[in-house]
Amino acid sequence: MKREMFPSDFLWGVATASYQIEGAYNEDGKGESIWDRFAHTPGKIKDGTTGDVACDHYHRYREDIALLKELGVNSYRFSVSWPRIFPCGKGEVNQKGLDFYNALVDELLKQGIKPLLTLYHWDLPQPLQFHGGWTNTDTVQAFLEYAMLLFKTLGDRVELWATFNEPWCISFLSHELGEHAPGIKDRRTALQVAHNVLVAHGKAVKAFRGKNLPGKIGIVLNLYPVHPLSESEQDKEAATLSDCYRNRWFLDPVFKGKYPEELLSVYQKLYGDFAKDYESIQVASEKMDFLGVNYYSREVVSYDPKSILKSKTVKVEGKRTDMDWEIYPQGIQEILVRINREYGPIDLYVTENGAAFKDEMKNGKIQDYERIDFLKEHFKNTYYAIQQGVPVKGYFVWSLMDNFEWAHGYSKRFGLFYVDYNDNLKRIPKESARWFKKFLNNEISLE
Ligand SMILES: CO[C@H](O)c1c[n+]2c([nH]1)[C@H](O)[C@@H](O)[C@H](O)[C@H]2CO
Repeated sequence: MKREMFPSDFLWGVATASYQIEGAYNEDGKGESIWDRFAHTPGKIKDGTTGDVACDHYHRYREDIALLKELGVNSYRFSVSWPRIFPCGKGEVNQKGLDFYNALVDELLKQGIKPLLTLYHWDLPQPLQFHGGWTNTDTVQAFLEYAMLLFKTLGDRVELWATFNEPWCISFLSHELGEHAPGIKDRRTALQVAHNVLVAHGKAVKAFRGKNLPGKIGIVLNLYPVHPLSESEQDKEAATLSDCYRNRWFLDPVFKGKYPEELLSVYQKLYGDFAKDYESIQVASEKMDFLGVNYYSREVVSYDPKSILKSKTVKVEGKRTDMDWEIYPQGIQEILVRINREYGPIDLYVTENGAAFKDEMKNGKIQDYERIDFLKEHFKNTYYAIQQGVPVKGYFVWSLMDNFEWAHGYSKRFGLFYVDYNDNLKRIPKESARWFKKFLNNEISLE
C-alpha cells in the first residue's frame, strides 16, 4: 500500500499550534495569553518550562517551511495566536501580528503547501480571561471580531479554516479537570464554556458564509472510540455516558443542534439552571464543509456507581506511548467510519494523529522506529476507512517537530523532527521523518 493508492487530491500534512512552537511570547506587540499566564504559574507545568521561546518558530518560520518542503507534504496545519492579533483580545489590532501570518501563508503558498488555519488552539488573550473568559458571552463576540479580521486578511489565500481545536479540552480539560489553562475545576463552569465555544463556532461559520469566501470551514474535535470492558449492561451504560461526555457533547450540537439527551438529563438534575441555556445550542449547527478529527487512542470503561458518568477508565494490556496512551490503530478506522455513518456525509480530515516516544539522539541519529510503526498502522487504518467509502480528504501528523506539550512542557516529544533544546533549538530529522518523506515520494509501501 503506497501513497499513490490514496486519492490523488489527498492532503498529506503535519500539524502544529501557535503557543507550542512560536515563542516570542512578548515580542512585536503580542499580548499575554492564558497559556503565558498558566505556564508562568509555579507548579502548573511538569518540567517547570514555558512557551516563552518554545521552538522560536516566530523567527524561524522560513526554515521550518523549508523542512515541510523537504518532507514533501502538500499541506500544513497551524494555528493563529489571537493575542498576537488583538493584544487585549479586542479593539486595537497589532499590525506586526497580521504581518507575521501574512508572511507565513505567502511562504507556504510559494512552496506549494496548502494552509489549514485553526483560529483557536487554546491561547485566549489574558485580558478576556480577567472578565470570565469563555464563561462570558462577550468573549464570543470578541472571537467573532477576531475571526472576521482573519477572514478579511487571509480569506483570499487560506482555503481551509477550523474554528476551534478540541472544544472538549477547552471546556472539560481546562475548566472541569483544571489540567490546562486557565486551570479551573468546576463542572458547571466547564458546561458554560462548552456551550459558549459551540455557539461561537456556529456564529463564526455563519459569518464565514456571509463573506462569500472561496474556502471551506469546519471544527476540529478530539474523538475516541469508547469500549465497555465487558458486555454487561452496566459496562455498556458506562460506555454510553462516557461516549456522550467525550464525543457526542460536541458532535451532536455541531451536526444536530442539540445536546445528547442521555447526558443532558444527568447535568440538568445536577444544574437545573442549565436548562435555560441548552436550547440555544441550536446555533452551533451551522452547516460545515468538513470535520477535523484528532485521533490518538481509544477509551475502555467499566461501571462505576460513584461517577456521575457511571464510568471509570480502565487500563488494558497492550503497547502504549510515552503519554501512556494505548496504541490502538484500528480506532482511527472505527471513528472515521462511525462519523460517516452517524453524522455524515461530510468531508473528514485527520487533523492530528501521532505519538510521543522516548526519543534519544544516539550517534547523531534518532531511531524512532516505534513512531514509524505507529504511523504506518494508522495510515493503513485510514486507508481502510476510505475503502469503505468514508470521504477522508487528508491526514496531518502531529507534529512537525518536538514542541511545548502543554502541562508536560518539553518532556514529551511528538515531532518528526527532533528539537535540540540544548543546542540552539536545532531541528534534526528523526528516522520517522526520513520514512515519511520516502512514503510521500512513493518510494516505500506501508506493508
Ligand atoms: C488525547 O489527545 C488529544 O486529542 C490531543 C493530543 N494533542 C492534542 N489533543 C492537541 O491538539 C495538541 O496541541 C497536543 O500537542 C497533542 C498531543 O498531546
